[in-house]
Amino acid sequence: MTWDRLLRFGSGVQHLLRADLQGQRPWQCPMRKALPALALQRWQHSVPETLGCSWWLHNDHLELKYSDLVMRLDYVWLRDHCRSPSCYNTKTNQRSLDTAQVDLTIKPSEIRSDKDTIYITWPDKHMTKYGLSWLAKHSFEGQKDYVQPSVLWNAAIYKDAQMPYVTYNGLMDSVDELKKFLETFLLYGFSVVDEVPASIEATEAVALRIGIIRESIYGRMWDFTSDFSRGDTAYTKVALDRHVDTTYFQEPCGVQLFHCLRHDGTGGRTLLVDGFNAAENIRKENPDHFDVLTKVPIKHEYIENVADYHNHMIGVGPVLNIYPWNNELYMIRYNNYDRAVINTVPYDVVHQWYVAHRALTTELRKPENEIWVKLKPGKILFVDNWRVLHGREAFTGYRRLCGCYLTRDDVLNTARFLGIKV
Ligand SMILES: C[N+](C)(C)CCCC[C@H](N)C(=O)O
Ligand SMILES: O=C(O)CCC(=O)C(=O)O
Ligand SMILES: [Fe+2]
Repeated sequence: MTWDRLLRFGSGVQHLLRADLQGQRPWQCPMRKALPALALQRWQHSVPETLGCSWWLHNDHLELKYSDLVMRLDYVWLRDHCRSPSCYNTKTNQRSLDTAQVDLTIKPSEIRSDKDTIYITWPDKHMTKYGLSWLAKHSFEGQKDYVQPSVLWNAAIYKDAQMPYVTYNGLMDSVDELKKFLETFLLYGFSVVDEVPASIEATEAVALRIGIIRESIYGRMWDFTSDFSRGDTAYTKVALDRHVDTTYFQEPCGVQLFHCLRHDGTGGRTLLVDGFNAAENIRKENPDHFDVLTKVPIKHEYIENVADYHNHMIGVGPVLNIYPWNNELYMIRYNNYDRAVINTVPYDVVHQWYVAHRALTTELRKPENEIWVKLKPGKILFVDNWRVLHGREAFTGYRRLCGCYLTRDDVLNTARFLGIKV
């Protein structure tokens, strides 16, 4: 790239730089000819070098070295993220700049830096200032390797972990306990609140301490027995294999709470399996299967015509959902009961999908990946419905379960308010 040049002049604590111009761009650098040829192809350093940054002005981006990080920053990006008062409202944390007004071929006309800051002057003389550590934190290169911390578990890891459980009073009265609860929940994908009064009201109060209830076709707070009042096997006594709920919503519910208010009978234990642990094992052992499960869109469906309930819900998405920038797994959509007709891909892909789905199912069904717990009055189980699968053993007798779904955004909002990075 012939544009990969620099012209440097000045020295001392701050360096001033003007980019070399080849005439193809609508900006001018009148000093160009006066500058020494020596300065070409040099990194620009702030002084002293070890503390500050160095940069290289390429044709189409700024390459910036700071600490050990090499960032490549697009010029429109640099203009768009300007935090000056005319571009960004720091009271509302909203952009005021109209990005559509930025010339897509924009380039800095001047750059200088000191120990902590880089100053960019644009052709219209507007100046943008970035803290170098702000750039390091917000650039693609500074972000891409970050994944949400989590403890992927199987039965043995869970046993050793000695997860801290919080009590109802602790959670309701102490912000530290609330934080401890959320940290545990975010690390493991499930958590328990103990010593809760065995009522819907207390369950709701706990839910509201954590987030906002997601009302759905099942209501706000739900409370059910095996009376088949709804068109779903959850409302019976049969065993339910591991699954996540509401795969037939375009955005499956983020969090689910279970509180067993009463059970007079046998069986009915709850099964938990870490879907991310299983998926990561597939990624390690057979990346092709993992890839298929992240790519093939699968429909799930809920069709109900029972009594006055008439519902038809459809949600579409791959079984494994990953962020495209770092391949981090963020959601598993796995429910073999509610999976709809596969008609989104041709037969050969269908077959690859079945093979991959079998591998994942085999992993999810390994006894060493299962935790079995008995829900009891007083214990609320919180499950991350984007990560941890639940199931249930068949049961006899009267069993009453209450709970609700929570909107994921609002649980994360509570966590962020408490200083948890998520
Ligand atoms: C939890 N609650 C009883 C309200 C609903 C159960 C929904 C069950 C459905 N098969 C699914 O997996 O989404
Ligand atoms: O009955 C249970 O323990 C859970 C049933 C179930 O999977 C659900 O309600 O989502
Ligand atoms: Fe369920």
